[in-house]
Amino acid sequence: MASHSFSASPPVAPSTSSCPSPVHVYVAGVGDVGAALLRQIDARGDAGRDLHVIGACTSRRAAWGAPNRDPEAPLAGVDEAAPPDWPAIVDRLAQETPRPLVFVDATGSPDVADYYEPLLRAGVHVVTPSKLANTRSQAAFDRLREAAAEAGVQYRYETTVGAGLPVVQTVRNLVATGDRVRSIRGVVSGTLTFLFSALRDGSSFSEAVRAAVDRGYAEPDVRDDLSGTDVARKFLILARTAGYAVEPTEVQVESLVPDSLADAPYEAFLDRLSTVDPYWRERSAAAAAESAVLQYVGRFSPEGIEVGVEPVPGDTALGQLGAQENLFEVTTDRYAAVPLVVRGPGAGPSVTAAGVLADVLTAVREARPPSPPA
Ligand SMILES: NC(=O)C1=CN([C@@H]2O[C@H](COP(=O)(O)OP(=O)(O)OC[C@H]3O[C@@H](n4cnc5c(N)ncnc54)[C@H](OP(=O)(O)O)[C@@H]3O)[C@@H](O)[C@H]2O)C=CC1
Ligand SMILES: N[C@@H](CC=O)C(=O)O
Repeated sequence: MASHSFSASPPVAPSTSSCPSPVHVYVAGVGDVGAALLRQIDARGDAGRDLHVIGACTSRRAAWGAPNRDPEAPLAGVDEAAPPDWPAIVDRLAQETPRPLVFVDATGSPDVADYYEPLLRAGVHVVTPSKLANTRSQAAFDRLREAAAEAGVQYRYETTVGAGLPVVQTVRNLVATGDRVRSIRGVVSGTLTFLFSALRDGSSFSEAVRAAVDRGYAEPDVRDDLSGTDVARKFLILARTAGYAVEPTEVQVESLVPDSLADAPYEAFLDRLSTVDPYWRERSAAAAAESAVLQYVGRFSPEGIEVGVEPVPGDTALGQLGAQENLFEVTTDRYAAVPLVVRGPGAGPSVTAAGVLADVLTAVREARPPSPPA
């Protein structure tokens, strides 16, 4: 038998080396995901020299220049630290910054999402984990994709669904190769899977919500997770990526936010959430008595999108999800008898940042020349 020797050297990180000049990257939002992204770019070491972070901001500080290498304080001590002046930032990126340039939006802010189209039209790649720009009207979604195609740049949003899991690209590949998505079923909120799993383990609803926030699984406002909005947005993005035209108003959503707290200020909302602890303890116990577990399940078919809480049998794949796991089952013309399944952790700063970084590298590798005018 031939013998093989294995090298102990670390794997070489894929680089954008086909590209002669360094890739400039602007990171908007240095919260859970943005900070993890900066750490991962830094950790690429020599392989990472092809990525040059030229600026970053939070809602209170904006800075040009390479961020501080201290991962805990990436914006500390850099020049021009001041709240972001978005029109000025976008002008500078659109008109003065050398290409290739990737704008990463890790803010979750609707104001920042408004700038994707002008940035794309100015020849800037846009990579985003934020679902906001993709879940406005169908026409707005189409415009972003057209802007990217016309400018010959990439608009990549893999991490809007399933964080670092390959879900959006899988759906894109199915469509690009002539398959037709017939339906998608899934548990697609890391926060809600974690929440129901914690309830089964004896936590109260309100404690589990705080733990999901502390672990960085939740949206910047956790009510977006609890209201089902985050799951509805993910299904809207998947349906649109699969080629279906769907408006947000067409999605049927069940909310876990008590009506009495819907309009409460954020901290008051978190403080008073314990009022629903008994309700969720009983609902979880009732499911367990039927050998089932609660999951927040979404379903897409050409007839529509519905998302809500369901008791699912505990001995099924959906019933066995725990921690911050997601599971997507995609049924297509080719995957008809048995669906294509993607499963794994679907939330959290490090897996999300890794997906964003992969999108940055792919954006530059796959950039195409602009399409000729019609
Ligand atoms: N966490 C996760 O597991 C996942 C998150 N995502 C998405 O990633 C995005 C970021 O999430 P996450 O990192 O958890 O959120 P955080 O709340 O931890 O961070 C948000 C960051 O954006 C900054 N910010 C907010 N508004 C603005 C603005 N108008 N201009 C500049 N900066 C702004 C905040 O600054 P400040 O602190 O000053 O307010 C903060 O630095 C969201 O869109 C989320 O949906 C996607 C997949 C998974
Ligand atoms: N808040 C989301 C994060 C990813 O989109 C979740 O919990 O799944």
